[in-house]
Amino acid sequence: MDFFKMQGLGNDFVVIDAVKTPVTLSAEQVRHIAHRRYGVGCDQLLILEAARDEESDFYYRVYNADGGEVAQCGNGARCVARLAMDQGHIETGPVRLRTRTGLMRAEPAEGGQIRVDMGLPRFQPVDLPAKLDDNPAIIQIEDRAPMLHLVDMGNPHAVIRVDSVLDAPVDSLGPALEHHAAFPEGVNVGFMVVDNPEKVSLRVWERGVGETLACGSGACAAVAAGRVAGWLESSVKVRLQGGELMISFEGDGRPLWMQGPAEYAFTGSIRL
Ligand SMILES: N[C@@H](CCC[C@H](N)C(=O)O)C(=O)O
Repeated sequence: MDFFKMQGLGNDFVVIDAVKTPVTLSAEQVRHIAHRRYGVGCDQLLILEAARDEESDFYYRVYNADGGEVAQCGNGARCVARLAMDQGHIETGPVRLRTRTGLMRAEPAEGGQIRVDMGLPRFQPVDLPAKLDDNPAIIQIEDRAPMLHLVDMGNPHAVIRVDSVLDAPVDSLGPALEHHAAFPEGVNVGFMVVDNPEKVSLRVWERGVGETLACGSGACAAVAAGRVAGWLESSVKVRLQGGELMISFEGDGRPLWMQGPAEYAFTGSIRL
C-alpha cells in the first residue's frame, strides 16, 4: 500500500490517498503501520476518500496510533487538504472535508500555509460526551483537583490552565483523565499557559496516542475555552512544542479558524 508521510508541527501522519481505490484497514493493521519500530510510525493514520454527499469534496477518516477510529484531526485536515490539491483531485481550495462529526473547509493561506474553518466549538458536557454536570468541572484525581474546561471540536477536549507548561503534569494527569469514567469515549487533555491575551503555550496529551508535539484541535479547544473564560482576544498565537498555530475565534456564532503548516516528510509503500 502506498502512503505519504506528512506532518503539521511535528504531529505526524501516514496519509493514504483512497479517493480512487477504497482502502479498508483493521485496527491491528493501523497499529502496525503506526508503530515507530515495527511500522512506519505516526500519531495518526489518515485516509482521504471520495465524497459521500454533495456538500463535501472528500470524506476524511482519522485513526489514532492505538487503532481506534476517531472523528477529528485538525493538523491532519491541513495535510489531507494539501494532498488533495497536489494529487489533482481538486483545484486550489476550498477543500470541503466531511468527517464523522462535521464538515471542515480548508484553503491555501499566505506563506504556503493552510487555513481551516473548524466549525463551531461546543461546550455542553454531553457534547463530548462527559458525565459531568458543569463546565468548567473539577475532578478529584488522587491529591489533585484540576479544573477542566470542556470543549467539543468534533472530538473531545479537556483544557486545564496551568502556570508552566514545562512543569505541567502531562504524563500523570493526561492518561488519568483520558481513561477516567467521566469520559466514556476518552478525552484529549490540554495544559495551557496564558502568556498574554493573544498568546498561549500548550502541551497536549492525545487520546489514543500520548503526548504529541502539536494537536490542532487541541489548540482550537484551548483558545475556545480561553475565549469563553474571558482570558483571550479573538486572534491567538498558540505555541506548541512543534511550532505555532494561529487560531481565530470571534464567537457570536462565527466559526473558529486554524492556520498553520502542512508538510511532506517522505513517500513510501508498506506490505500489510
Ligand atoms: N492530532 C489531532 C487530533 C487527533 C485525534 C485525537 N487524538 C482524538 O482522539 O480525538 C489534531 O491535530 O487535532
